[in-house]
Amino acid sequence: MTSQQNLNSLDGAVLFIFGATGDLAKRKLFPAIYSLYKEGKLSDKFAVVGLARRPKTQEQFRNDIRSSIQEFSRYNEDEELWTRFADHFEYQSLDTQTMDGFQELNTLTQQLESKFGLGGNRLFYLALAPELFGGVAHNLKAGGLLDSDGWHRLVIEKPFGYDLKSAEALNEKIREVFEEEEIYRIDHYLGKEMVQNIEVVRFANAFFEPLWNNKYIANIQITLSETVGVEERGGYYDQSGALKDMVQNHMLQMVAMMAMEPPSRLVPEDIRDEKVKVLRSIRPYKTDEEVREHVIRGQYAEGQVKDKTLNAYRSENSVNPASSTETFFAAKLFVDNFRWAGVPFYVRTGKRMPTKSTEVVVEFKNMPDNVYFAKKTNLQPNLLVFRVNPEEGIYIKINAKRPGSEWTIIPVAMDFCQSCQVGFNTPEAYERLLFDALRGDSTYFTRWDEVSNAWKYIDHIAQSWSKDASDLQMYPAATWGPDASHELLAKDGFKWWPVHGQDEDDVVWVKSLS
Ligand SMILES: NC(=O)C1=CN([C@@H]2O[C@H](COP(=O)(O)OP(=O)(O)OC[C@H]3O[C@@H](n4cnc5c(N)ncnc54)[C@H](OP(=O)(O)O)[C@@H]3O)[C@@H](O)[C@H]2O)C=CC1
Ligand SMILES: O=C1O[C@H](COP(=O)(O)O)[C@@H](O)[C@H](O)[C@H]1O
Repeated sequence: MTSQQNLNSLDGAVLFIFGATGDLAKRKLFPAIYSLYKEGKLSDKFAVVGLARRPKTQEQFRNDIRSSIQEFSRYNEDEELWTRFADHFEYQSLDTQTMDGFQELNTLTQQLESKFGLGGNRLFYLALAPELFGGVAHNLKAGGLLDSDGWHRLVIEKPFGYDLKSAEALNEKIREVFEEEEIYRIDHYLGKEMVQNIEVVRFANAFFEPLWNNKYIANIQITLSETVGVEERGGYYDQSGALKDMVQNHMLQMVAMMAMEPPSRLVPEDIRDEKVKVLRSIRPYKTDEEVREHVIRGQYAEGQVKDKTLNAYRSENSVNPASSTETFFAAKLFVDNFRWAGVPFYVRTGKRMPTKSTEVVVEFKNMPDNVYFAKKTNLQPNLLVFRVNPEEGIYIKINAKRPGSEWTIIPVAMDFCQSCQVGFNTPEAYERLLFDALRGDSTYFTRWDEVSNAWKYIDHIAQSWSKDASDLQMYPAATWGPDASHELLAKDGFKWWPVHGQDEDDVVWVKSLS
């Protein structure tokens, strides 16, 4: 049975969470499973097996899950629901590096399948360090876990390798066991409501799609700013940096969603085909000079928020005190195809910025300046803004006459604030993606050719950076990164548009689209 045959139906399955004692399982996966159960999307036909090395009794494991739900779920606790829910969970201590335990796991799985009336569908979620992925895949096969009648799917977390070569090696190892259509590579940004909404807004609106090209669009800007530093993940982050942690995956996926052609059908492979064409068309930087001209890297130094002092990156736990790892990245990139020729895409992401925000801004070209309005007033460009995070919504900035004045033109905003209307309690990205994986919908997971093409773009930058770090620029924590990031746009006559919550623009909030 293929994954696709099961699209949209949940036939019941066993979920295996490898890394069940880890941070991701605690903060995201268990609350996501709970939400799906609470909303009736899972019914009672499921079982979850948590796996990690440390020993735990079933009671301890269930208590841990309960604490995770109490702390991180978007739903309040419900005693009666919890009791039924908890009955679906089992824990087994197992080291993925050895075969010991995998046959025992198979026996436990068969017992659970019989207890819950499940037909052999198995979803293996690897919330583990990537170097363990290949070994798990092989041990699952050797342990007989792939011999059941139903479907088998492997969900893997990022990072998928640390460059193209390592990603290829990892992919080959996994492909020895799983078919490409059985592999679900998570990019949690693709599970976000407003990222999924990009294609709907683009392709379902007559007043956007005809303008969606280099004739009308001046530039596209994607900002993904975080207020946090590296927290407890200094060891991982110091090896990775913003380029590999955020740009290789989330940022390039958002570029692909903005730039892709309309898919011929709304099916996973057609959508992914269009995204991969974009990733393949991103112009590589051919020389070190080109990298320096188009890419800015920064690292946060000590900074101040009100009366609180924020540590410099180099003073964070598990970070090399002489580290040249970038915590800020900004770049100008081009998608070299017919639609986008000449349109710069500016992307930036950073830790320890003043605001947590993800926004995608489409800046339209100015009206011809021989029009008499433009002669009298300084017209602002039209903007279409996708607010991805934390507020969700769409915002359009247009020019209009100031009421009561003769020829004063002011920017006005039409704001559709989705989170104001449906609240912030919309499904989390992990809920959507877990549900999609269970029903065999791979649309919002990354296919191997997307991952490999993304690495090609990243590798050029990483290789150039590895030769010489003298372009790394420090910025005080809680600021918008090095000045060079502003100059990158200023050279082209543009500026970063403020994100929501940054200095309020001179926009008049005249109308809500709701
Ligand atoms: N945390 C996050 O917010 C995010 C995480 N990710 C990715 O998710 C994955 C997991 O991250 P995270 O939860 O933070 O990591 P943690 O370090 O918190 O957890 C790792 C888990 O792996 C288990 N583990 C380690 N070695 C073995 C082994 N040999 N056999 C069995 N289990 C093992 C650990 O349990 P034990 O020690 O008991 O064996 C633990 O449960 C990583 O790939 C990470 O990059 C991606 C995006 C966000
Ligand atoms: O994948 C990652 O994403 C988070 C940011 O995700 P968000 O949903 O909170 O915007 C980032 O903090 C982390 O470093 C990175 O690994």
